[in-house]
Amino acid sequence: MTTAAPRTTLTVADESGGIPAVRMESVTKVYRRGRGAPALDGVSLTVPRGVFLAIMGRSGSGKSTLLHCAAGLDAPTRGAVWIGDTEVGRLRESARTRVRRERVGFVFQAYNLIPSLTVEENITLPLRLAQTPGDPAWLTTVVDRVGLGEFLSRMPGDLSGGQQQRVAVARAVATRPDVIFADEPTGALDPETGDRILSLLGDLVRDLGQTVVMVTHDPAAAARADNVVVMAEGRIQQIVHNPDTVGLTAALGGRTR
Ligand SMILES: Nc1ncnc2c1ncn2[C@@H]1O[C@H](COP(=O)(O)OP(=O)(O)OP(=O)(O)O)[C@@H](O)[C@H]1O
Repeated sequence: MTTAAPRTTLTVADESGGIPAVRMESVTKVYRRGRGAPALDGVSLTVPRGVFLAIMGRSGSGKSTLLHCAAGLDAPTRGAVWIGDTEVGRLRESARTRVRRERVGFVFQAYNLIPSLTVEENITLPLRLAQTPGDPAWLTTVVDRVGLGEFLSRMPGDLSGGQQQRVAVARAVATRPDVIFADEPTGALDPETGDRILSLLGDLVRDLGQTVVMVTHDPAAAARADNVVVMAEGRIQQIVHNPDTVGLTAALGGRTR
């Protein structure tokens, strides 16, 4: 495990030399002008394609705000965000919605599946919203990889939590997005089931070239990532490469929440 000196900029080496999956440039977010410190304070972050990045930090350190700004769910007060080659802040709301639908995947702690749709309909929902048939070969690969082949006609309510989260992961990658944002994806699962979800996210990155940015409080979950950004008071406090659980717990001063 190696750590870099405190700074607000993370640029993970991009061996492909291509356009990063996500780029944030000096992003500041102030929720209530003139009252209190900014939730994000001049954060610059470049996430190349094919990287599994975790974001940790105590409660209130700015993790969710970073995720929301990076995903185009929330607009920064200052600074710029690119998803692939598109600067999202320059888009009108309708175009920004389209970028989110087609080029960003989301996985949440609470799965957020639609109970009245089958597993297959849930997985392909982003394609229907984007009014595109998608790539059938890619969908077959994804369904196979998450191990859901036999569940496609089932309803989410008939599945275990781990199975539902696998559906959510498949839905997040259905459009072959530039980046998948995962917010505490194992928070509602027992450790063993959570571990399988983390393995799945790792496989998507290593075998299928996807990019994952995951917020977590769990050092063991973050240790599955290639790099960990540790947030404190709206800034990147530390960057940990090749993380391990013990080192991450120490980096957080023994407090992970
Ligand atoms: N919608 C909002 N309106 C006002 N302040 C907000 C809002 N969302 C977050 N904040 C504030 O911004 C700061 C960062 O919050 P954020 O939710 O990004 O932290 P976090 O690290 O994700 O916390 P947690 O681990 O508890 O989810 C906090 O001080 C929080 O109170």
